[in-house]
Amino acid sequence: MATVKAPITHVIFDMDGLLIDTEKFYTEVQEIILARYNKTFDWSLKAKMMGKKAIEAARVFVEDTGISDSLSAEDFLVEREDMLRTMFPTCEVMPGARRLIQHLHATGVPICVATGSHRRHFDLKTQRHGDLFSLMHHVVLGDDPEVKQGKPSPDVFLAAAKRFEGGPIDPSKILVFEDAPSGVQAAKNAGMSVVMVPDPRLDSSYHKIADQVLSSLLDFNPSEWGLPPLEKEAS
Ligand SMILES: O=P(O)(O)OC[C@H](O)CO
Ligand SMILES: [Mg+2]
Repeated sequence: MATVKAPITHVIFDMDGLLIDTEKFYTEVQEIILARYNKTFDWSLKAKMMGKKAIEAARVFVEDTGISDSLSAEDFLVEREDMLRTMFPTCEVMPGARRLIQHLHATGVPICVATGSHRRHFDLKTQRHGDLFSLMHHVVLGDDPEVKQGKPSPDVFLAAAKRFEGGPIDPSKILVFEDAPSGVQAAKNAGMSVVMVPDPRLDSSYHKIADQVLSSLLDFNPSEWGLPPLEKEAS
């Protein structure tokens, strides 16, 4: 029998870019705003922003691009909001997310979401996916009072570990799924194992600290982590 990487009992999912394809909307809006300043948005900046709380990502955006004298982080958030508000409800579930969530739920593995997104955005993004998110034991949002700092701080994952039945759960028994460098770092800072499912455009130097890197959730093999195996015929 193959060795188990870590004996996992609980699973925490990131949301944006991992369960739902919302990261492309942030990218699009940021490209539009930067074009006004004759600047281009690239993946090295994207890598620093993704996964963070809105205001923390906004500060990185205006400072790194050198536009902070013309546009404050707060005004940037106001400006992008009109576009995001119409985009978020159209988002799709990422490949393999539905199968994995349904499998873990059906086999009794406690699952939850830990996201940098605040409540208003969470509601817009999950509008059409209530069936899936209702399978989560709980959801911890970026504007939760217990989340003092966004990822890469471990706050959101530690709050998520506390809220499982019988919590706090030992971090070494928790597997986190993440797409963002800040999120992978946050999970490691919380003492958890982490599977990274990065966008292929993200520099591979960000893969190093993840325990496993997959190109899609479809490639995840629960048995490697001591979790109930997938049915072969499941799709
Ligand atoms: O990737 P998440 O779910 O932590 O979301 C964080 C931001 O809202 C988007 O990068
Ligand atoms: Mg994410």
